[in-house]
Parts: sequence; structure tokens; C-alpha cells
Amino acid sequence: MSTLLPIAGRREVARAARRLIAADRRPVIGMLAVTSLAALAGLGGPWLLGRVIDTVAAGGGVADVDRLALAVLLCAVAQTWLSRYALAAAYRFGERTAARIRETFLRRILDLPAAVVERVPAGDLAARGSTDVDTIANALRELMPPIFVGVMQMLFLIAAVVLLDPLLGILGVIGFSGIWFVTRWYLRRARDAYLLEGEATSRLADELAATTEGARTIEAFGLHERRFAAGHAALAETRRTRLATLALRSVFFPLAETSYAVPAVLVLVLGGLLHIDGRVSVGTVAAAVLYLRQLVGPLDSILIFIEQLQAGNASFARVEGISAVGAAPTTETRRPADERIEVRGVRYAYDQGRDVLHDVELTVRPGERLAVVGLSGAGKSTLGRLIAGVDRPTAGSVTVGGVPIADLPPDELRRHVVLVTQEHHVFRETLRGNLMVAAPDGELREALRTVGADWADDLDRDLGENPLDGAQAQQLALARVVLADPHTVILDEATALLDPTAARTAERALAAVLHSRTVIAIAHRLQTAHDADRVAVMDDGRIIELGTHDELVAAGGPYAALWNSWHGGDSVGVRR
Ligand SMILES: Nc1ncnc2c1ncn2[C@@H]1O[C@H](COP(=O)(O)OP(=O)(O)OP(=O)(O)O)[C@@H](O)[C@H]1O
Repeated sequence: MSTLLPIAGRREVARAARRLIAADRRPVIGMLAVTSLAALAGLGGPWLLGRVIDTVAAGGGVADVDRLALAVLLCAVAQTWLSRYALAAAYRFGERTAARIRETFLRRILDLPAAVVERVPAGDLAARGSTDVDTIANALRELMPPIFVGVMQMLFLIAAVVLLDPLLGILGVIGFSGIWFVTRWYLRRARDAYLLEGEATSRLADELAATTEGARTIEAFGLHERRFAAGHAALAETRRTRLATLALRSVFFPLAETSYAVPAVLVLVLGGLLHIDGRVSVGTVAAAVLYLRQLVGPLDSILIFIEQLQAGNASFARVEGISAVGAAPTTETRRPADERIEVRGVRYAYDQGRDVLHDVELTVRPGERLAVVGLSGAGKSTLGRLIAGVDRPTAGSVTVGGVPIADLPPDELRRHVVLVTQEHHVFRETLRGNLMVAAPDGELREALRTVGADWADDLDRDLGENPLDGAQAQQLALARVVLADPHTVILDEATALLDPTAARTAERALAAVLHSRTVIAIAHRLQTAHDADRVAVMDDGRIIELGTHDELVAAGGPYAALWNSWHGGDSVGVRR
């Protein structure tokens, strides 16, 4: 299985979170202000109730108690009203931030070099773009707002208890320290546990995607049992990791809930003793206990948040991890001096594996037709991808006009080299959009005419609703090449998947596209090599012969042997 994408470290995650808050600075300040006012209004109730108790104990009249009760009511109304605004502001912040994360994720994916996207497991990318982004959005939308309000309330409540009576306040805070230890124990374990859970989910998604995509192969080779076993193993791993996070939660929550009662009990006992000593009033003790009991609500939300935050945090680390993958270079690159392609001392290995190209040297002259032949696995397609700038060589250089091809920005690159393969994606949008170039309709139509796409009269045709057949999709791909107008076209099995009639149509279109361009054809038919200006013969990652067809036949080497055995049949493949 291919390696999963990287995961961002704690520091990068913290930096990214700060960036998101900074992006919304003014609303965040407004949110802080309204929340503080709401928390302040919340402090009035317990304090006034304490005063009610003291007033009654001191033999105060009904009118005094009524006034205090009215003040309690006003405080409650103000708190409710302000909390509503504070929550609404926090919800809006959560929604905006979730949208920002989605946009950034999408932009980063689109910025990734095609070669990277091809090689990362589709399931991992899909899980990060769906499950992880949803987990973060959910945390921001559903949990952040009440928690934010909760934290503010907590800070104000603690300050209020300390102001009321410093000794009782300190005792209350000490009483809550048990929760701190429990939470620390949990946090130390939770991030890794949730990361493992996320990774197992990615692998499961990957296994399922591989099984779905390879359904025909599985059927043809009777691989059901093997795929079932792979799926079962991935499922078992997912279950194991989920049970591990569940076990953490099962310890954390009961312990945390029990700890809530401790501060109130401590304050009641010590407050009672102090009152007997005549050092505090009953009202003050009652107000302090009420404050501490009020702390439970926000604290409870915060603990739930911390728990959910672990899942959100792990998801955020996975989403942020994408930024660590080498994005396409954006720095200024020199412009190629001409269209000469030079391959110098090139070695290449896929994913740190063994070298599949060894010290390849090749010069492709502008305007020439070069055929590359060789047995299957000789490295022809790999060389084609390097010359097209899809991959970078592990060592050596591949340049056009003296500039490394893989360094060229995409727009510049496609003016120089385009790789045409049998894979061409048709997007679910209009024909015009699918041509991927902002050009006048006349130019688009001309390109379609050049490749013989006589079916393409309606540029607004929705290709999602009215899909193209194989030959039409091929013509669309070739029209894109005409519009990109590259100097060099690399053909790799461009017509291999088409039926004979469609292939003939496509080849006619191809001839029109290739006219007056440099062509590097990865040739599976020796006739292509015969018609080319030069032929490069590859074997085991090396160019072992290079010359014209006649020269190579005369030389009596490997090409001559191939030619002599196959030239009788035009459509005979070069493959082993
Ligand atoms: N994506 C990949 N990951 C790992 N190894 C690869 C990958 N693509 C090709 N290879 C390996 O690189 C070597 C060269 O493959 P390449 O496809 O370039 O050969 P080729 O001559 O084009 O063969 P074919 O005619 O069958 O397409 C082979 O050993 C192949 O197994």
C-alpha cells in the first residue's frame, strides 16, 4: 500500500489556528466583548442571592428583599439576552472558519503536482477532504460557540469567588485541580489515539476504494477472498482504534464528573467553620457555593469540547498535513531559450524504490520525430513523464531551452510540452469549460474542427448530462492540445484503448495535431518507429541504441532483431 499523506505537528496546527483567528480579528474582538458582558451579567444573580440571605438574617424588610429579587431578575434577563448574541457571534465565526478551512484544503489539493496526487492513496485524500473537514467544521460550528462562552463565564466566576472571599476562592480553585490532573492524563493520550483512529479510517476507505475500482479484476481472477480478508483486516483495525479512544473517554468522563462536587463541598465545610468563627456571613458562603456550582455548566461543556477537540484537532492536523506535501513550484523560473529538449545523466526511482532509469542521455531536436521503443517495463513511459515535466528526475536534468521542465509553471509548461496518454478526463461541465482555455468561441471551434470533432457544434453542451464516447473524449483531449499549442507532443498509448474505427478517426485527428511539432512517440508498433526521424531503443531503464531506422537496421543490433522478427505485421506490438 502506498504511504499516507503527512500529518502536521502540534506547532504547525497551533500556527494554523492562530492564522484562522487572525483572519477574523475584528469579529473575534466583538465576540469577546459581548461574551464578557454576558458573563458579567451572570455574576449578579448569586451575589444578589447572598445579599438576600444576609438581609433576611439581619432582619431586613420585605421591600429590601423585593428590590434585590428584581435586580436578580434583571441580571438574568440581561445574561440571557447577551448570551444569545454572544452565541450567535461565535456560531458565525465557526461557520466562516470552517468555510476557510474547506477553501484552503481545496486550493492546496489543486496546487499539488499531478505526480503527487497520482501517488497518494485516493482513500486518504478522500477521507481528509470529507470526514476530517466535516469533523473540524462540526467542532467549530457545534462546540466552539458554547465553549467559548463557557470559558469566559468560568474566568469571570473564578474572579468573582476570589473577590467575594479570597480564602474561599483559593479553596474552590484548589478543589477543581483534580479535574486538571484527569484532563492532563486524557490529553496526553488522546491526540495519538485519535490520529490512529483517523489513519485506520483512511486505510479502510482506501481498501474499499481499491476493491470498488478493481471490481472487474477481482471478478476475473477470483480474488474475492483476498479482498474480503484485506477489507476485514482494515475494518478490524478501525474497530480496535475506535475502542481505544472509547476506553479513554470511559475513564475521563466519570472521573471528571465526580470531581465537580469537590470544590463546593470544600467551600461549604470551610465556609461553615469560618462562619462559626464569625469571619464570613452565610450569604457570602452561599454566594461562593452558587458561583462554584455555576462553574459546573461551562466546565462540563469545556470538557466535552476538549474531548471532541481531540478528534477535531487530529482531523485538523491531517488536513494541515497536506501543506507539507511538495506543492508545485511557484517561484519565478527562467524562460526557455529555445525548444531543444536535453536529458542529461537522468536517473529515476518511484517512491524511493529501485532506479527504473539509469544515466539516460538524450537530445530531442526541435521539429524532429523521435520514436521510443522497447519491451514492456523498459522505462519508456517513465522517460515520457520526465520529459513532460510530470515527474522530476532523481538525479540529472531534463531541460527545455536550458530550463528544468518540471520547474515551469503549468501555463508555461503546456506551451512547451504536452503528454497525451490514453487517459483523458472529461469534466462534468460544458464542452467549452472542458477545453480548459479561455479563448474566443471561434478559436475553440477551429481547434475542434482540426481534430475532426464534427459532433461538437454546441459549445454549451453539458458533458456531464450528455457524456462523450471514447473516440469523442480522445478528440476533446487532442483539441486541448491544439489550443495549448505546445512545441513538443509526447504520445504514450494515446489511441490504445479505442476500437479500430475510433482509433482510425483519432489517428487522423492526431496527424492534424502533430503537424509541424516535435513529436516523441512511445511506439508500440514498429511502423511508428519506421516512419520516425530517429528511434531510441530502451532496455531496462537505459537507451541502448539511438539512430535512424535504416542505421539501426544496418547496425544489426537489438532494434534490427526486433524489426526482422516483426516487420511483417504492421499492428504487431513491441511488447514482450
Ligand atoms: N507508478 C509506478 N510506481 C512504481 N513503479 C512503477 C510505476 N510505474 C512504472 N513503474 C516501474 O517502472 C519501470 C518502468 O516502467 P514504464 O511504465 O516506464 O515502462 P514502459 O517501457 O513504458 O512499459 P510499458 O510499455 O508496459 O508501458 C517498470 O519496472 C515499472 O514496473
